[in-house]
Amino acid sequence: MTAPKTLYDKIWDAHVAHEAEDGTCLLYIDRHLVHEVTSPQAFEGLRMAGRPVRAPEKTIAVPDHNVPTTTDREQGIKNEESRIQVEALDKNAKDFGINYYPVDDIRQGIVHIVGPEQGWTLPGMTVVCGDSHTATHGAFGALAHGIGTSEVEHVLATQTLIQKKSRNMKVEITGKLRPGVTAKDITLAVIGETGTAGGTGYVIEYCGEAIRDLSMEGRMTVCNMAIEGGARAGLIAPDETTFEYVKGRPHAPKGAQWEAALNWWKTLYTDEGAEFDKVVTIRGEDIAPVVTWGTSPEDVLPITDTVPAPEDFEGGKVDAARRSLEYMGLTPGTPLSEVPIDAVFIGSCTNGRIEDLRAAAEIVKGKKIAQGVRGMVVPGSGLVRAQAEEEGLAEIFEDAGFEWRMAGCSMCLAMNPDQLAPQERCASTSNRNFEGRQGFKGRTHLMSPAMAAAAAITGRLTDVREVM
Ligand SMILES: CC(C)[C@H](C(=O)O)[C@@H](O)C(=O)O
Ligand code: SF4
Repeated sequence: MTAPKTLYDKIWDAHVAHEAEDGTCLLYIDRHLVHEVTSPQAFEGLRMAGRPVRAPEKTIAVPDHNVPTTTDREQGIKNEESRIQVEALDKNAKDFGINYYPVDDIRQGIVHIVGPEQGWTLPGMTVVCGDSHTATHGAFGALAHGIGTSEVEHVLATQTLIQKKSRNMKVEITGKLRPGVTAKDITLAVIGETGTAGGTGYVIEYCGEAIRDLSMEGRMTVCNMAIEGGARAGLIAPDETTFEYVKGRPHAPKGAQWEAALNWWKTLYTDEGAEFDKVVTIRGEDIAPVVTWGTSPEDVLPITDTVPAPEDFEGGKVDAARRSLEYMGLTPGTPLSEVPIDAVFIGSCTNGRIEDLRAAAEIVKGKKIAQGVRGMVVPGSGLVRAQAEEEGLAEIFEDAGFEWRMAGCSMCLAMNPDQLAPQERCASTSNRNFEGRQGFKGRTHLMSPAMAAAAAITGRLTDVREVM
């Protein structure tokens, strides 16, 4: 009898092309996603060596970080560096014959939204991209993680990656979630519990009833932030929810190939008795709607709490908290729900999918953004945008006073014109609240789409249950 394996073990074993004595492996890569920021030097390396892309049919490129989200996608570009990156991707995609969604294609969007949407991301695959939030694709039961630019070149040239295996970690969310609690609250609560280094050296498998109950989009939100918890990747075993989502997508297998794929996908779960090196268990009913108060994703608290004091922490965290609070302009003891905001950003690869926009629109419907607050809704892809328009969500947002934008990374990070002004405070559905992340000296509070929508209406951080 073979030893019981985890889901991660199974996908890993299925992709090892060669194993060296010290355990270093050459892994076969099924999908290589590419964006404009981390790929120019990689393509340049190939060009200089006179090498082609080894598997152009498995390589998918889309510009997302630098592209303006106003309708003027050409003139609005932030600076020369941004323009060069986008133009380089255009040229490289053509020269090397890879799959490409240029900025004027309705399928363009954030790479981690486009991959699943187009059916490139499938269970059991290895998926890489020169981008840390590649973890998102783990929601399908794919081993998906970010790589550096030299690795991008290696994968382009060989369709393989040199890797050492990580350890297995299990994060179980048991039972049901309470009203107002979403996938974003789960993933933030997990990081609150484990810290941003808790997953270092591990691949996390998320499981438990609360995870099973999530839609594919919710599962993507959870896995998206595995990297913020320090993990190499996050995974969720595929099930009927996964298969139903994948079926019929443009690049999903069809006919007999679909049946064959399905047979394999159904074997992708952690065997009974398989051992994890680390286990974290959280009760779903203990998770509240949360917001971040500091400049690290682990600085997270239920919205019903107050701003903490540095003395509430231990060791090195005391100084970090002091610095965070100063940067964020927050006074300890202030109820979080009394912190006024200036801006709201709904979008990103964490929460820029159609269900996220539906959840936000549900709260916003028939109401107006608070005076003095500016709000922006940025769909994760052109197709999400079209769907939202068809469903009347765009109208709800616009009637409320939100700007309705084109697809891209937008204000998730300050690489394009969508930015915070210094000291501006933003309720954001993105995944990083680092200093200056959304603009020089800008202040970011991470939360779910429903919570961000609620904040837009009241003009302060708000418990979504107040407005539900
Ligand atoms: C620009 C890119 C390399 C970066 C990443 O790796 O994640 C970005 O997407 C981010 O979210 O910070
Ligand atoms: S949306 Fe944000 S987190 Fe996602 S890829 Fe773009 S910049 Fe990175």
